[in-house]
Amino acid sequence: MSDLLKQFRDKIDAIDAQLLALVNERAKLAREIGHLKNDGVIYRPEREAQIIRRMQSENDGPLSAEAVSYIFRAVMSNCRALEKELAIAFLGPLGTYSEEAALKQFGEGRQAVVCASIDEVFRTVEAGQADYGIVPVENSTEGAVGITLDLLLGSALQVVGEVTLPVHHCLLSAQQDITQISHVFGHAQSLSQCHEWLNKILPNVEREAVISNARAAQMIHELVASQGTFAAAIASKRAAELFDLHILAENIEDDPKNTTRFLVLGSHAVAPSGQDKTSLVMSAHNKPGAVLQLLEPLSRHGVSMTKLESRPSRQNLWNYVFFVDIEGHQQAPNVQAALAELADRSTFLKVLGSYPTAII
Ligand SMILES: O=C(O)C(=O)C[C@]1(C(=O)O)C=C[C@@H](O)C=C1
Repeated sequence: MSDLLKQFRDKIDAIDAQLLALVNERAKLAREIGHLKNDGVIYRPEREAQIIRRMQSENDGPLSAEAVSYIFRAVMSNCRALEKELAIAFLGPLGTYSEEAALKQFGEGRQAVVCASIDEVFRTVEAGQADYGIVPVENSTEGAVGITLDLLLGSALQVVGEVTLPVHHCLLSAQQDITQISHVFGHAQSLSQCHEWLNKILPNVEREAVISNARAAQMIHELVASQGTFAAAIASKRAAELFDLHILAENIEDDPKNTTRFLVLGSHAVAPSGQDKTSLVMSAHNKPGAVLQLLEPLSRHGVSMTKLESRPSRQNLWNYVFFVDIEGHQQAPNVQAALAELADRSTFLKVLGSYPTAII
């Protein structure tokens, strides 16, 4: 070993010893904080968001903002687990993008509660069988996830966070040769996010929608074990590892910026973090111009709208509800004033929750 290499490694060893002592000191403090939380609410998304934002803004590199976020999330996840190991429900099987979103938000220091459907994620958290749930709500290519919006309307759960996840699809198979593929399984949204690629590379291959991408990968794994298969799945790299499949192609999504937004569901309100969003659902009177008039207080109170999505109300034919995301926390005076006026003008208004805006 060269002298210089040894010198650098000795320095790294000394730094690691300091890091270890410091993270353990931090962990002890977090454990003490846990004892002070009389209300039993261990997870404080606003505080975690503040810490990551501060670390990112103080970061001089060479680590990227994303790396800093990853490291501090891992530290906090493990500190939090000393206070309580949270149970997090998400759409399974393991290897779904929902699981990736759960890992991004909560780190490894959590217990996974794998659910068979988005509906089950809601029910599991509502029944107290999980502390929090993660559900997809919209995709940059495919738009809203209708089932999530419909379930939010009727649920008493609150939105306590959002996670944005760049979604990069792979083509996975037990076969090594892409020309042998005769069938492709994937979630309906993923099949359509990759349809141009599929039209070009696998034009004559049959496509079949299944409940999730990870389920598609699991099916290939099961088919291989029972009878062998020339089928492939559209799923994540993580699913390839979990189900022991070859990656035949990467980044096959038609839009390289393809991103899915997930909501974190819980049963407690979240305090302001300084950079927050509020999600609401409401309905307007069924007359011309009603929606425009309904939303007017937002601009008057300087509240920006980041999303407006309409869904059939399911109560009366051609009646719609509107899902609206606005910037700011519901405790902020301008948001409070705007919400009070919206409540007066709408036939129905429900605040789904205020939460820290997603961090990369
Ligand atoms: O500040 C707290 O409330 C803590 O419990 C500490 C801590 C952390 O590790 O920094 C851990 C969990 C919470 O979600 C927020 C922050």
